[in-house]
Amino acid sequence: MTARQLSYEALLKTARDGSYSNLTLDAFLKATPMEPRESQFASRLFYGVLERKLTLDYQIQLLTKKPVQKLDLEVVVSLELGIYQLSYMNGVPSSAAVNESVNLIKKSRKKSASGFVNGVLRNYIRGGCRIVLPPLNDKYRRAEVEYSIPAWILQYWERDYGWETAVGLAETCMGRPPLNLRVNTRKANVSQVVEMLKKDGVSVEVHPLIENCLTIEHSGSISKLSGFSEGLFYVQDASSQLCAAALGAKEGERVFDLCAAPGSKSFTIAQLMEDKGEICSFDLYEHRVRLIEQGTKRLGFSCIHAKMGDASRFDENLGDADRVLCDVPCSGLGIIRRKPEIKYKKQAEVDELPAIQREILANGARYVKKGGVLVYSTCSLNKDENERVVEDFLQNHPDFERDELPEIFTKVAGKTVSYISLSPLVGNFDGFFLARLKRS
Ligand SMILES: C[S@@+](CC[C@H](N)C(=O)[O-])C[C@H]1O[C@@H](n2cnc3c(N)ncnc32)[C@H](O)[C@@H]1O
Repeated sequence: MTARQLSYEALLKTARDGSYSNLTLDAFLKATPMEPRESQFASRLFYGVLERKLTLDYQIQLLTKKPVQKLDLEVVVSLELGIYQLSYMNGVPSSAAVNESVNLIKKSRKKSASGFVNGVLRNYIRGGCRIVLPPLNDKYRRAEVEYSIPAWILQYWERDYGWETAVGLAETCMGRPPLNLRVNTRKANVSQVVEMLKKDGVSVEVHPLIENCLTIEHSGSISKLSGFSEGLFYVQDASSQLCAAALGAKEGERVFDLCAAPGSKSFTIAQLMEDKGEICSFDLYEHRVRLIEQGTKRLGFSCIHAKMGDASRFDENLGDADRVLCDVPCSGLGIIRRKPEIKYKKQAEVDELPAIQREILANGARYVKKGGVLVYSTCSLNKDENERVVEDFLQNHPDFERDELPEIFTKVAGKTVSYISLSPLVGNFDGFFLARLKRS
């Protein structure tokens, strides 16, 4: 399979199955032996097309009579790949961009459309391969095409943070984000892991604020790096590491992580507790509970107990906990740069989330001991899923109050806070919301 075929097949799969882009691409790369240069090219094409889908489809629309939504998926993806290479990849000759897209369609069940694909791409070249944007008088439609992000997301961000920030956030959704690892201090220290990664040819930096957090540059499969299978580190973005720190769990305590899979926050909490005490890590889905178990085994923690459980329903058999984390299911609007497909979710799907988020927070609160801590978090920058959920909760639960986040947050926010929105615009964090509450 060539790099272009790989990105074409992976894009078709992501569109058809609604599967996560990172997992889909990783599975294709693992199954296809390729030179590193080729896999980098495949990955650039795959993410580039996914990130710029609305921009690319607008160009296609200007060149075809039929609405893009009515064209066959294979035709759309081969055109998107062609236009992306012609407009955004300087080193690719125009003839290669066109011919390879035509070849992709010739090998598909839509081979009769190869003349059409050839014609559209040749017309695009004749037009100078210019990315055309809608007129300035419609700022939402223009920004939607310019940043390839649906207008409703821009409108939510504008409502919550203002237009300038909304556009700034849209810009951060493009390009590959930093990749963070967490050193498993139960098995290794930072310098050992740094040395090991450098020997594997990975460029690595120690995070300026967060202990045991590394930032690496690596486009291959992480699971193939030395030290991974021995559990010396795991992938966890910096915001997620801060979320674990927000709970402030101590040795010997009892912690509930109610929406825990695949488990990275439980793993970091376990380290912060020196693997002493008890972490009950729940998830609604059995196959996801397995992921927590696999990670726990690889990393060698004994204090984590993974179980199936519904965070929105009270289970009196569980008893209570010193600290409860509700890392609720959310829209993911803060991590579009990691998973570009998130921005093509339906608005109605996102609007349904606050109801379940409220239920989980209210139920999670019931497990918190008097004087105990409750942390609510999302990887979204949509106040309907964040501040408004927590404020409503506090109004209905007079026995809970805001509680100061640990000291590291004072460094991040520049002042003491009990809520924080982390953003790619400040400190290059993934978009994340955290609130720390205390039962009085
Ligand atoms: C944001 S993810 C959690 C990420 C995780 N805390 C971590 O750091 O790896 C949300 C998780 O909630 C789970 N989930 C969704 N609804 C749930 C429910 N009602 N009860 C428990 N888990 C739920 C999903 O399966 C998903 O694994």
